[in-house]
Amino acid sequence: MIIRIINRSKNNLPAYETAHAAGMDLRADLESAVILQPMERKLIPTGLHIELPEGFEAQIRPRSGLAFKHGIGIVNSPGTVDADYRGEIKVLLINFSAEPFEVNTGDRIAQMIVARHEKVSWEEVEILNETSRGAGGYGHTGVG
Ligand SMILES: O=c1ccn([C@H]2C[C@H](O)[C@@H](COP(=O)(O)OP(=O)(O)OP(=O)(O)O)O2)c(=O)[nH]1
Ligand SMILES: [Mg+2]
Repeated sequence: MIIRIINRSKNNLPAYETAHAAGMDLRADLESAVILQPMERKLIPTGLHIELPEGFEAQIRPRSGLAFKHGIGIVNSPGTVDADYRGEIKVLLINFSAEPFEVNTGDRIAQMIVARHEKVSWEEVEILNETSRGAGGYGHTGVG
């Protein structure tokens, strides 16, 4: 599918890095380098604005390599970009490591997955259908 995008950054448009990648990497769009101290979080701009079709969302997810090598996560992961959002896409990075982490413009800081979603309406009732699980949850089936 084709999605309309405004790119106010100096980076190329997000792209799939391999043939069947689910996500496109998002790059930081910064005037100068940003340092994330241990346990610090910062909103990192991308310079991108998109026009998703109704019924679609974009999920902003962490990159595994940054998480593994540098302890970098996303506070609100997975972030949700609504189809009616026209503002700049930003990424709320957090440094879970014990070392400062530097983000430079052009760095690939997250990945974006465009996904279809349902839109539901409610049918309010008094009783729900029975299942063998019933109300069991939160480890009901054991943890081992
Ligand atoms: O990682 C993210 C998550 C969200 N957004 C933008 C797009 C999204 O449509 C909007 C609102 O996000 P969300 O609904 O998660 O936040 P909220 O706290 O509920 O804000 P709002 O009251 O504006 O819906 O912020 C981003 O740019 N990056
Ligand atoms: Mg919201």
